[in-house]
Amino acid sequence: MSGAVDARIAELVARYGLPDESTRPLAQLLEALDDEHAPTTVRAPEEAIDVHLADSLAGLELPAIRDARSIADLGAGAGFPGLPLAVALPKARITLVESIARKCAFISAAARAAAIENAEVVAARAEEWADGIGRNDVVTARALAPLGVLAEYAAPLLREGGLLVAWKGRRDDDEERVAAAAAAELGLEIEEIRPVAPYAGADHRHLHLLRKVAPTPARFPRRPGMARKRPLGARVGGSSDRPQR
Ligand SMILES: C[S@@+](CC[C@H](N)C(=O)[O-])C[C@H]1O[C@@H](n2cnc3c(N)ncnc32)[C@H](O)[C@@H]1O
Repeated sequence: MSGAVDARIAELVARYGLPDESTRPLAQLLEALDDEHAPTTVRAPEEAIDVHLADSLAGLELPAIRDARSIADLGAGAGFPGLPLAVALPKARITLVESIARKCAFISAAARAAAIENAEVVAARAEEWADGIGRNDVVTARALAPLGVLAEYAAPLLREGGLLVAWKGRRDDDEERVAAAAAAELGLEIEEIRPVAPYAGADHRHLHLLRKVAPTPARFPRRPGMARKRPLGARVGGSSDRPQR
């Protein structure tokens, strides 16, 4: 790991007031990503430190994430934002839900390499994870789906009072309008759309916070794939949820 990357990890540890012991597992996550088989296009530590680690740790700006005891990260891919949050929040249990088995194997191996003990991987679609229903304080998702679809994945999995936190890019009126309509059907309410600046150049990053304010109707989750095929809230707007670079 280069000195610049080490310095950047130290900056993040200081910025979020993490214990010194979190430095090593964060570096080990970057080492795990620096492999041609890692299921992400951003592998070089000099880039991944921002695009994956800093962006994931932006969630720590939210008291609801800092205080959560159970977090489900849907569509975790190579493990983001779930694995860095597991390092930062040792008292929380993080479940990374990912539908592709090869990616689940990568997440498990990366968690082992970084000696992360409070994360588990569920190889399933979010809509099929029956054990997670009503059990999570927070659901996170980055680069998974339009906001309305995320709301439908997350609502059944949240406890009442729980929070969906969606990492999104530039704001999109259509997407937000559809999401608001979907949320109303699901027992969710849009609480806040918070601009964040996890690293220089991440100019349009927003965290969308949707609170579960009422029980989700029993007809959810719908069959796998339906949330995308027949989205709630009528028209689906554009999605600007890609990790920023
Ligand atoms: C673009 S990747 C984003 C990965 C990661 N969250 C990130 O930001 O780096 C989206 C991931 O979601 C997974 N996925 C798609 N639909 C899913 C679903 N319904 N349930 C669980 N995982 C899903 C895909 O296999 C893929 O790994």
